[in-house]
Amino acid sequence: MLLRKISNVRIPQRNSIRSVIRKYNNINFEDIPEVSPGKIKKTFNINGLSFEEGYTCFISKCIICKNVKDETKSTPKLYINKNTGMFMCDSCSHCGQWDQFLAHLVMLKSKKIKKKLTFENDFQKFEKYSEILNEVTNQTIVLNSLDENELTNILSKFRLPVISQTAIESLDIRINNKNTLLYFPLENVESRVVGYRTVRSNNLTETIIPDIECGGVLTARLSRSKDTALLVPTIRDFLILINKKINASIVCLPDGVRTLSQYVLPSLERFKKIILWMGSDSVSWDSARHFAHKLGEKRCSLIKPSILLPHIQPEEDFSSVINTAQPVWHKSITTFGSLRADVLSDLQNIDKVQGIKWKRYPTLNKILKGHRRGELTILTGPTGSGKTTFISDYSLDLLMQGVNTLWGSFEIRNARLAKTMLQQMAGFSLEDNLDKFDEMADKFEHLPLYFMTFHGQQSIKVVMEAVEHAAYVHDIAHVIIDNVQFMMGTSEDQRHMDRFLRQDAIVAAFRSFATRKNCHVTLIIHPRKEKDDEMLTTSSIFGGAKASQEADNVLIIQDKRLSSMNGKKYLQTCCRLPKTDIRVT
Ligand SMILES: Nc1ncnc2c1ncn2[C@@H]1O[C@H](COP(=O)(O)OP(=O)(O)OP(=O)(O)O)[C@@H](O)[C@H]1O
Repeated sequence: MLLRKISNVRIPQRNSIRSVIRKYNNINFEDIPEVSPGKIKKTFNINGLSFEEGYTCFISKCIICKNVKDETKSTPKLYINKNTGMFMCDSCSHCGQWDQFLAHLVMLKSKKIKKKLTFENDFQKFEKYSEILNEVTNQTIVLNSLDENELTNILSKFRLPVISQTAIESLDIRINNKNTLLYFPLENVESRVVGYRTVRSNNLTETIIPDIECGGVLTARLSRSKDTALLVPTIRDFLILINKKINASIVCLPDGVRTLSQYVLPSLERFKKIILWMGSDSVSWDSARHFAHKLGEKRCSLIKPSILLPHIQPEEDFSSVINTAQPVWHKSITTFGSLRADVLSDLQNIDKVQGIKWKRYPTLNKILKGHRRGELTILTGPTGSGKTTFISDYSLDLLMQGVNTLWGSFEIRNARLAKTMLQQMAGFSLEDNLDKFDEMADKFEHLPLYFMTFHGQQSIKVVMEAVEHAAYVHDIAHVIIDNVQFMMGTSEDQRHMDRFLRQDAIVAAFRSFATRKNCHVTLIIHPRKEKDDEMLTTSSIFGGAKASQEADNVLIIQDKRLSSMNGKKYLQTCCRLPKTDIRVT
């Protein structure tokens, strides 16, 4: 089973890319105005290679295509993500990490390479999906080869809005021979098909082929030239809008509100203004704001959640709806105007703004109301009391509702944790039903679940780098660290520092991350040794009072079975909400 891992590759932070560019150009970045719509983009130079700063990427001429035989006609562009340093060229389909790219640049300059650069060997080609795409192309019929009636029947079978023939032509939609799956092409910056968004006839579910790293978007060629893009999450919304006279390029994201892969960002680099219309529930509203942050807030506007998506409320006058879009970025964000949509959304979605409800822990919903982005939860309990087992089930419950999750399991191996979660998802003994393993494993594999590959002691700095990277690249909404003790460090210089003060510093670091990235963080912390007959309290966890204020929710597994006859094991919440004891299932 494929475990999506966040390899602990060194993630060059944006400043390291900027510091390299500054070094080669001795310019002060502060002089470069952030790229704002319509402004000429600043260009600078490294080793003779000129870069311009885009909204989400640094853009340069591709040094790899230059070395690849079949040079394309247009000057192929290399896009370097400003946050992760990942680079990609849509022309020669190479991609890789910033360190590799920089190493080649330096070698280019030093002329050490006598023979042609060996990019093909060093950089992976993200065309590894070409066989999947060829398979789709071979097994499907192009819709615009059918006559009007056949076309109308097919679209009605998929309960999709009827669209004009010209729109069909510009979309190159395909259908499989069994007439059960529609394929909408996802194109990259070079307008090459790099994937498909599919709609299934029986349940209208939409998925992407080959997978969430697909770097393409669905746009109608007939509106491609516009400077403004209107991003929508589903095919149905897209088809309704492309039929309307809207002064924007309609773009359907490859993976809806779930995630916005960094490979997609270059395809949206050309738009000076981006309007996001993601939907009305709190998950969609959170995603809209998260995506706007990723796309560059200065060019993004949001349509407020009170306006229902076109496929829910089709008869809207869309042009006036689009004019109501609120810019995300405000010079003085304290003005109520920029907060108005949030407040209204909270009032309208009061049940959702309380967060995502657990399906397996109804009592927890009563007390915590739900699981909310941007909060910090601490879980503690005696050794062997079931902290990992409980949080594994607690996080699985949220995962199955689409909460992108990153696990940092420093104590037990990822495979053992995955086995526990798979078992909890199955709900029956997999050992005794091995014939059902593949079915459950395939279902589990589609969950938005990522694992850090750290084990044993790790410095908080290295862990934080990986967490920040994952939050950006995989739009993580929930990070779990099991457990904090593994970041307490063993080096001499830390040993003298009081253990609890070190721990408080780690809690403070994750507190700041949770707020900045609007991501929920759950930290498992081992408590101070207490006498068996004593209850654990918040002072069993935190060194100072300040740290105990950092947490929004504190959960304690109290296990009194050993210290008293009718002792029980239960979960106690002692946080901003009143103290309450609930039974651990
Ligand atoms: N609710 C439960 N019902 C039955 N067994 C459980 C339950 N919770 C945990 N266990 C078992 O108890 C053992 C310890 O569980 P777990 O590792 O989750 O505890 P822990 O508190 O995380 O331990 P540690 O403090 O060492 O990290 C495991 O073998 C697990 O399968």
